Amino acid sequence: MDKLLIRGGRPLNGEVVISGAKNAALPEMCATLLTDEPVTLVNVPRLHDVRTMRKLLDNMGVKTETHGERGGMSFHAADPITPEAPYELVKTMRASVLALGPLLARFGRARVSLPGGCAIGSRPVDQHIKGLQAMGADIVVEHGYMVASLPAGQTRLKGARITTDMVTVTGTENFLMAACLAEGETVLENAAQEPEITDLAEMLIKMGARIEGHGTGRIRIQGVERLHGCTHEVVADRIEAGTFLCAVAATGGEATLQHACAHHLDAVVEKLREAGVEVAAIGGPDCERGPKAHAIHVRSAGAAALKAQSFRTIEYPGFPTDMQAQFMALNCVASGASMVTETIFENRFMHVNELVRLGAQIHIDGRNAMIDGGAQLTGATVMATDLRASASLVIAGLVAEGETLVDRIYHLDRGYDQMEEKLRGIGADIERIQ
Ligand SMILES: CC(=O)N[C@H]1[C@@H](OP(=O)(O)OP(=O)(O)OC[C@H]2O[C@@H](n3ccc(=O)[nH]c3=O)[C@H](O)[C@@H]2O)O[C@H](CO)[C@@H](O)[C@@H]1O
Ligand SMILES: C=C(OP(=O)(O)O)C(=O)O
Repeated sequence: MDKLLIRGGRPLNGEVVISGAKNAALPEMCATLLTDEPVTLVNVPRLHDVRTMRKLLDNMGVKTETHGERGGMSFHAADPITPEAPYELVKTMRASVLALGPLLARFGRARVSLPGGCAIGSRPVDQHIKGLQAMGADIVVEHGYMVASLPAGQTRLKGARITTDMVTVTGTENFLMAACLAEGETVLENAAQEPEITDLAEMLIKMGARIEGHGTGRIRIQGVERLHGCTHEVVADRIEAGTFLCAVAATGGEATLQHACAHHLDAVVEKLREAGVEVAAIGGPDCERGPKAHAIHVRSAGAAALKAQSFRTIEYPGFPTDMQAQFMALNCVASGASMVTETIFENRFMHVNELVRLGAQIHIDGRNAMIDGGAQLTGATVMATDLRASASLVIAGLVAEGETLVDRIYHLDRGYDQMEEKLRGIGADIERIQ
């Protein structure tokens, strides 16, 4: 099993190219199921979840192909397609639930395994099921599978008003994709507003979908009879960018993150600035001109010069839960006390015990973690427990004196595109070992 060996204590300086977002690429790969015409995605990140999703689509009969330097991947979901997502391919990846909406919308039936258990919380899919039922689907859960079909004589889902009990990112994406081919209007109330949802909606519009209000809490979709192919560029990964911002902030140094959009990270950037990190957006306040036109410049005098920041995770545009662990690593070494509150997932403090093994001072009380900053971290062997927990251990290892060995980095490989190469490129002493 691969591990990362880090020799800490070096500042990070230079340039990093941020990849396409995992959480946009995965739903967009599923959206290719909505048409029998070829679809091309560019800027697809090279990571394990993308390979798993590709296998899942291949297994259904979609013809997939990679091409070009810039993460080009094409998909052709021509008939016959088997509308099924088996457990073996679904167990490691939550996003496989995103096959349900498109399969049901195009083929009128689907059999999708419930996603496997995950370290950060129970993560039920009740809202996905309830919303698709409101659109007229019959869905039963049997033998670990969601088995969905349309009532006899019905060939399309029906538009509906869907109000979810909580804001759900993949739930919103499933309804959005399903509604594109449904009969009539669908209104999604309490919709998620993440940039990845906006990016998916923009792709669907290129495919002929009629969508309004994406990026707000109410999305309206007028269903159409068929969608066509398109070429779409995956939006930059704001969580990868945020992870590098925290790494440079903690170690000290100066870096430019190419293809990153500061606006998508407003809540994190604000906290970094309050901590004393210099962060500047290059290329304008929005991403209208495409990822190439954007970059983020970061400069930090190192953790000792920074002030730890309290924050609460919340839905976009609030502070992302996917940045909680990485910012906590920074708070451990910055000066002063801070409190981190996790409101999205009930079990997303798994990194705490491992950070403590490196010398961090953290106390958990329910959904709050109290951190005494200014810790002098020292290297140790630590175990990654989930994707962002792994990233927080890498950041801590980059600061710690001596050697840190991060075990079980298959979690990291799920969602980061060549993280250690990118870190090495800006001066980190980090290597992958068996
Ligand atoms: C592939 C992808 O895009 N993953 C992201 C997505 O996950 P994901 O879409 O799975 O997360 P959700 O937004 O759905 O989850 C938010 C909360 O709602 C709960 N819930 C959700 C659906 C449901 O049917 N029932 C239910 O109870 C969840 O357990 C959680 O407590 O958004 C999360 C929150 O920003 C991010 O951490 C993940 O990186
Ligand atoms: C929790 C995450 O991903 P997933 O929903 O794919 O598990 C994440 O990206 O931090």
